[in-house]
Amino acid sequence: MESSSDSDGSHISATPPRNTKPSRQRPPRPSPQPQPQPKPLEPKPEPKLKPKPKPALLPSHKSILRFRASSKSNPISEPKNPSSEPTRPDPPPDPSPLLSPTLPYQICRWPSDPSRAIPPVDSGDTLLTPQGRHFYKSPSFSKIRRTTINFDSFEDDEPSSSSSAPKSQPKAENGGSDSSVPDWVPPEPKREVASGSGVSAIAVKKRFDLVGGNVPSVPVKFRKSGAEGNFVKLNLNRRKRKFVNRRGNSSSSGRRKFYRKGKRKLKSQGENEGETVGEEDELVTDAIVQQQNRKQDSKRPKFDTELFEEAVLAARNEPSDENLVKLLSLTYGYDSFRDGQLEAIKMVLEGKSTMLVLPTGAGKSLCYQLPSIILPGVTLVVSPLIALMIDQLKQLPHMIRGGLLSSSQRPEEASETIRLLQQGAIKVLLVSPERFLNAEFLSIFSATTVISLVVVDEAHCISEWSHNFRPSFMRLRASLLRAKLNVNCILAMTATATATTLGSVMSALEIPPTNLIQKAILRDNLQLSVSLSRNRMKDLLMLIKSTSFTDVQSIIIYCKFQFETEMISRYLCDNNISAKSYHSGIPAKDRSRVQELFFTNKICVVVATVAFGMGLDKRDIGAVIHYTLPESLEEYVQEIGRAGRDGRLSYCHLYFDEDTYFKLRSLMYSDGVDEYVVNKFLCQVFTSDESLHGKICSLVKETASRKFDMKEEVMLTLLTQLELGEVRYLHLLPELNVTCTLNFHKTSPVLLAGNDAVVAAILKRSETKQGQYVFDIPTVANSIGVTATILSNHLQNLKLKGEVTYEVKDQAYCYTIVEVPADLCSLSAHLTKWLSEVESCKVRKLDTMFNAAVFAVNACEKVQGGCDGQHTLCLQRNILQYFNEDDNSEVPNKMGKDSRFLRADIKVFLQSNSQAKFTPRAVARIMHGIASPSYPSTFWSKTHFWGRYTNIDFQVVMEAAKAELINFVRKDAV
Ligand SMILES: Nc1ncnc2c1ncn2[C@@H]1O[C@H](COP(=O)(O)OP(=O)(O)OP(=O)(O)O)[C@@H](O)[C@H]1O
Repeated sequence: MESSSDSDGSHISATPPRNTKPSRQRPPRPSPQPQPQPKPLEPKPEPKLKPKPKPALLPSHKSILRFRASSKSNPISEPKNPSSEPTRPDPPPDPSPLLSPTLPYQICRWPSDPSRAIPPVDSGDTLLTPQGRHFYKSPSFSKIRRTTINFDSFEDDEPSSSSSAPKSQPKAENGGSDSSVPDWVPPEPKREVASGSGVSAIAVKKRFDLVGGNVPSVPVKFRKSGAEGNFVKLNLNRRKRKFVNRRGNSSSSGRRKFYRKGKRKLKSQGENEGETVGEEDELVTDAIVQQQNRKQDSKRPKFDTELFEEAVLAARNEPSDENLVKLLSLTYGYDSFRDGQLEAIKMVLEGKSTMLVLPTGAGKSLCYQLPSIILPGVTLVVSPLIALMIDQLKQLPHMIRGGLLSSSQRPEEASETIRLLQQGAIKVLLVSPERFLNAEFLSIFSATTVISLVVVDEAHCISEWSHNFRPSFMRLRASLLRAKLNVNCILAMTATATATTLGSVMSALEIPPTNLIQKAILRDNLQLSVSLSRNRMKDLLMLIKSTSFTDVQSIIIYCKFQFETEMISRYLCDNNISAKSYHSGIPAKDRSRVQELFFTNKICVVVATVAFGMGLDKRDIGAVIHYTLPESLEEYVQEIGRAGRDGRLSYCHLYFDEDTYFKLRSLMYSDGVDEYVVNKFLCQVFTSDESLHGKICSLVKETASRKFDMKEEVMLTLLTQLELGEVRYLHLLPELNVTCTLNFHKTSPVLLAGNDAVVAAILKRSETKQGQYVFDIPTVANSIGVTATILSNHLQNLKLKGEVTYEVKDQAYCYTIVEVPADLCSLSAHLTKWLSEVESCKVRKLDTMFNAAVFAVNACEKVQGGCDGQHTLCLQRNILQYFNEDDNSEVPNKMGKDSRFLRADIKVFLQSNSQAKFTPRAVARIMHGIASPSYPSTFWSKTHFWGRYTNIDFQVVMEAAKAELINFVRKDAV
C-alpha cells in the first residue's frame, strides 16, 4: 500500500477533488451479451393510476412549480457534490465537548524531552514504551475530560436497529442522467390471477373480531351474545364499554389517553419491550380494524356454536384431514388448507416440535390458531414487535379468545389478563420475549395454567446469523422453555431463513431435522425485475406511470432512510400521484392515518422504510418497489412478499446503484467494537465490589453507551450472551429507570422514616437537592434486601396515600452476578470474535444481495435466453440457492482495497483534530460517514473527510488509520 504518511501535512487535504476520482466502474458483466436495453416508454399524458387522486390529495400546479423552482436547493435535484467542497478543511472543532473521560486514548504530542522520545515497542497486542507503559496497537493517547456529548439519533428505521444512517448526510440522488427513459420499464401484461400460485382463493373472508378487552391497544367491537362463540367465554363487555362513545363508535381519543397512561406506568415499572413502535402501532391499526370489522360483520354468516363445538371435539378425538377441514371451514370459512398448513397442524397436534418455513402471506398464523382451539391448554405466542402482536390478536377468529401481555398495558390491565388466563378463559396469549426476564410472568404458569404449545413467530430472530437477530430471542431455548414453562411442543415460524439460520434456530429449540416443513420461499405470482439506475427518482416516476402499472391500485416503495421516503412522496405528489411517506419518525397519529388511507385505497403509494409492513395483510398490493437496495435477500424476500397476496400478478422492481451499496456497506460496520472496549465493558459489569455479588447491579444505558462508544443493542447482546452463553455469568433482570427523585408531602421525612424501613433506607442513601431526595433504586433495594419491584411498589403505595410524589429516570440494564469470569481477557477476546463474525455475516448478506442484483442485470438474459426486461427466474434461482446453502462462504465484493490518498487524508484529519482522541475504528467510521455514540454526526459530519472513503473496504481504512495513529504518536515523540 502506498503511504503518503511522510508528507508534512502542509497541504490541507490529500484527496483530489472528487470529480477527478476515477469514475466507479459499473458492475462487471460476466456475459458478453449487451445489457438489456430499457424499453422505450410510450408518452403518456395522464397517469392512469387508480383510484384517480382526489384534488385534495393532489398538489396544485403552484406546488409543482414551487417544487421545481426550489429544486436547485433541493438535495434531490442537486446533490451535494463533494468535489465542490472547499479543499480547506473545516476549522478544527473545539474538541472539549467530544473528549470522553472514559475512553482512554487521546492524541497527544510526545514530550519534547529527548529522553522520552523513544517510539513504543511492539509487544503483541499492546505497544510497550521504554518506560514500561502499555499502549494498545491502536495507538495510545491520554485522557481528557469531556464535558458533554450530544447524542445522535439515527435515521434508518430498521426494527432490529442493526445499522444506522447518520442524520446529517442526506446524500441525495445523482441527477446525472439526462435520459428521459428509465433504465427499466416492465413488460405490460395485465394483472391477472396467477395460476398454480399455490394461493387458493378465499371463499369467505374471516372476521376480525377482537377479544381480550383488557388489551388497550385493540379496538373493541360489541357483538350480540347470540353469535358469540362460547368455546371459551370472556365477559369483557364492561371493559369494552369504556371505549364506546355516545355515537356508539369506539373513542380513539379515549384510548389514546389510556395508552399514554399505560406507557407512563411502564416507564415507572421499568419494563421495556424493546420497541417504541409498539405504542404507536396501537394507534396505527386502530381505525383500520374498526373499518374491517364493520365490513366483515355485515358479511358474516350466523355462527353455529353447537356445530363448532362438535367439530372441535371431533378434531380433538381424531385429527383427521376431514375433521380438520371441517373445523377450518367453520372457524375461517376457508374450503381447504394451503400448502404446508395441514402438515404443520398435524405435527403440532401430535405434540411434535416443528419448524415451519412458509412464504410471507402463506398463512402461517393459522397453523397455531387452529391447534389452539383443539389443544387443552394455552398457546403462548412470542413475537418480536408489539405491532405484530396486536396484528395477530386482531386477526384471531372470534371463537378463539386471545390476550396480550405488553409493556403498554396498565398494571391493572395486565392483572386482568393474568386473571383470565388463570381462569382458563384465554386460549392464545401473545407476549414479547422480554417477558421471560420477568419472574412474575413465569410464575403464572402453574399446574392450573398449562401451556400446550409455544409459538415462536419470526423465529429467525433467535439466530445471530439471521438478517434480524434480536438478543432477547436468545432466551427462547428449548431447555429454558421446558424448565420455566414446562412445555414440550414448540412451533417455530419464519418466512425467511437460510440453511445456516434454520440450523441454529432448530438446534436452539431442539427441533429434529425431520420436523422441518419448508415450502417455496416465493410465491410465483411475483414478477421480479432489477435495474441499475443513475437517476432513481426519474426512473421511479416513469415506472409508476408506465402502462404496466395502469391496473395497479396499491404500491409500496421501500427506502432505507426516512428523508428519502419524504422526498419521494413529495416528488410523486408533485407529479399527480397520491403518495404518503411512512417511517418511525412520523407521529403515531399520522402514521395511523397513512395506513388507513392506504388500506382504504385513498392513496396509491406508501413510500416507507422497513417500519411499514410488519404484519400487513393488504391483499391487493400490486407492486413493491425497492428504491434502495435491501440489506439482504431475506429482507428483499420479506418485503416483496407483501405484494400480490390476492394471487394476482404483481410487480416487484429493485433499483440499485453502487453509491447506495457503498453507503449501506459502511453502515454494516456501525455496531463493531474493539476487544479492549469489550474488556473495559466487562470490567464494569463485573465490578470489583465484592459486596454487590448476588445483588442488583445496573448499567445506565445512555451513560454506558457513551462511555464505551457502543450502541445500546450491542451492550444488550453482550449481556444476554453473558447470561445465556456456555457459562452463566449473570442473570438479567427487567430494565429499570434507576434514578429516583422523591418529594415528601404530608409527613416529614424523618417522622415517616421512623415507621417505614424503606423510607429510612432512602434517607440514608440519598442526596438532597433543593428539598428533593435523589437516590439510586438498586442501591436502596440492595441495602434492605428487597427487589427493585418491591421497592417500586412501596413507593407507589406511598404515592397513593399522598405521602410522596416521585420521578424516575436513567433507563438501565439490571442484572445480578452469578459468577465472575476467571479470565476477563480471554472472555473479551471470545466475545469480540463472536461479534465480529456476526458483523461479517451481515456484510456478506449485503454483498450477496448486491451481487444478485448485478447478476440479474448483467447475466440474466444470457441465462434465461431473453426475458423481456424481467428477471424473475434468474432472481428466483439465486434466492433459492442462497436459502438452501450455508451462507458463510466468502462472497466477492466490489470494495476498493486501497486508495492513493487514504493515509495522507487520515494524517491531515488527525493533525487538524489533534486535541481529540481517536481509535482506528473511530477514524475509519468518520472516513466511512458512520456516526457512533461518542462521535455523533451532528459534529463530525462537518469534517471534510466525513464519508469520503465509503468505497474503500472498512478494514482497509481501519488498518490505514492504525498506521497513521502510530506515526502520529511517534512523530510527536521525536
Ligand atoms: N387456508 C387458507 N385459505 C385461504 N386463505 C387463507 C388460508 N390460510 C390463511 N389465509 C389467509 O392468508 C392471509 C395471510 O395469512 P397470515 O397473515 O397468517 O400469513 P403469514 O404467513 O403469517 O404472513 P406474514 O409472514 O406476512 O406474517 C390471511 O388473510 C389469512 O386469512
